[in-house]
Amino acid sequence: MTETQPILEATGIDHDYGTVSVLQDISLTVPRGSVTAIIGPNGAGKTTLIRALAGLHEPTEGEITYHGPETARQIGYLPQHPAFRPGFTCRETLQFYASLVGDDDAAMEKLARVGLEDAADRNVEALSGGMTRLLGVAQATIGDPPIIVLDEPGSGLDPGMSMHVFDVASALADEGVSILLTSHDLELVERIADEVFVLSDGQFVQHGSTAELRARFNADSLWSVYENAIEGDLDTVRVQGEHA
Ligand SMILES: Nc1ncnc2c1ncn2[C@@H]1O[C@H](COP(=O)(O)OP(=O)(O)OP(=O)(O)O)[C@@H](O)[C@H]1O
Repeated sequence: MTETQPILEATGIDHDYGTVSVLQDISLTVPRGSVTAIIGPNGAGKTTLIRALAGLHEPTEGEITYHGPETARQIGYLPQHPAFRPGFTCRETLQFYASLVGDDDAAMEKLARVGLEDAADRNVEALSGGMTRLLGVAQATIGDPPIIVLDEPGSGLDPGMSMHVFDVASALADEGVSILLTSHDLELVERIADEVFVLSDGQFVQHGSTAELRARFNADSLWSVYENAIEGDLDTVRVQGEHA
C-alpha cells in the first residue's frame, strides 16, 4: 500500500442479471481522501455498480481490489433504500452497529454529525423517510471506515439537509476518507465531487474532474455536461435488456 495508490480499483467489471447485461467493461479507481461521484440516468446501472464496489455482490466478470488499511470495517455503505429493524431507537440502532466494530462510544457523535441528535430516542419505525436516510448515513460512518459508499445520499431530504449531507461527505473526504457516491442532484455533485463518472446504459461515457468535464463540453454547469454526455432522449427511461 502506498499513499498515491488508489484505495479501491475496479477493472473490467461486467454484470448480468440472468440474460440481461447491465454493466459492460467498467474500470475505475477511487482515490484516497476525495469524493468520487457516479451520475447517470435512471436504470443506467449505478446501484448495481456501487453494490459490487462495496462488496455486496460479485460482478459477473472483472476484478475489484481494495488497497486500504486492514481496519475493523473497510467500507461503510448507505443503501438506496435504508431500512432498520423496528423496535429500536436511533441511538440503540447505532450502538448495535458500533458494537460490531468495537467502537461503543460512537453512536451519539455519529448521530449529531448528520443532525439527528434530537431524534436519538425515537424508534426507527417512527422516523420520516428523510430521517431514515440520515440514520443510514450515520450508520455508514460507524467504525470510521476508510471508504464510504453512499447510494443517493440526498434523495428524499429537504434542500437544507441534502446540502448538509453532501457537506458532511465533503468534510469526511477532507479528513482523508474516500467517498464514492451516486446522485441525481447534479448541483450538489458539482459542489463537492473531485472526480465524476458519467454512466449511461451500463458504460462510462465520460470521466474527469468537474472542471475538466465543463471545459471538454464548453459547458457552464455539470447539468449541461450531462445533457451533452447522455445521448438520446432524456425524457424516457432506457430499459436495459428486454422490455418488461
Ligand atoms: N435484481 C435485479 N434483477 C434484474 N434486473 C435488475 C435487478 N436490479 C436491477 N436490475 C436492472 O438493472 C438495470 C440497472 O439498475 P440499477 O438499479 O443498477 O440502476 P440505477 O442507475 O441505480 O437506477 P436509478 O437511478 O433509477 O436508481 C435496470 O435496467 C434494472 O431494471
